[in-house]
Amino acid sequence: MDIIKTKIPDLLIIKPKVFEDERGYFFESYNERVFHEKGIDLEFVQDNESKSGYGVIRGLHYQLAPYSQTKLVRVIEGKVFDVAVDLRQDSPTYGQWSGIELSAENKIQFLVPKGFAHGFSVLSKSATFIYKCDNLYNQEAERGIAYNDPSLNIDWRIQPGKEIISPKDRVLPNFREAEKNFKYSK
Ligand SMILES: Cc1cn([C@H]2C[C@H](O)[C@@H](COP(=O)(O)OP(=O)(O)O[C@H]3O[C@H](C)C(=O)[C@H](O)[C@H]3O)O2)c(=O)[nH]c1=O
Repeated sequence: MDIIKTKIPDLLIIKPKVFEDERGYFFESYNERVFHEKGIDLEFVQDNESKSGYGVIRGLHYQLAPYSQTKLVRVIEGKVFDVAVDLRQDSPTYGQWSGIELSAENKIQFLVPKGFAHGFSVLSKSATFIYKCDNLYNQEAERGIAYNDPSLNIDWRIQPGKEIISPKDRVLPNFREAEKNFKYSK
């Protein structure tokens, strides 16, 4: 497993070791000991899965402390553009975002720590997105930031007019309006 740092501290790209043979492929999508050996100690308590069609943008979402979640995300069908926004007010990259293409083909994972807003756009005809969380879902603690916040200026790589956004996500506040929420448990 290779870990690649991004410009944002603690936001990591993980490339698993894939074993291919005439039958197909095998890889460990998560191994507690291997993560520990790389200095990453997490206790995942919930796995999620969502499937979406082309143009869907889910996010940007986060949960308030003490319910904030670290997410280990990946794609098992199709391709997405995955984005994490740094909400950690003591971070040198506060307010910055980083994005990466995750696909069933590249098998890349994104480790999105507590203190980040997270979202993704679906670039393929459909995409199945799965992820591990180290804190349980807490609806009352759910918050979000507008996917199209001009201060973030995220290019979701979707043909203009083809974006599919949930009613809940359509009314999310911009980063500056949401700022008062940004407390996270380390
Ligand atoms: C997240 C979640 C949702 N739900 C229920 C609540 C709704 O009735 C339904 C759909 O939820 P929602 O529209 O919030 O799903 P997404 O838009 O995919 O939300 C996710 O979007 C971005 C990408 C994230 O990073 C978060 O994990 C999560 O917020 O599932 C649950 O029962 N448990 C859960 O953990």
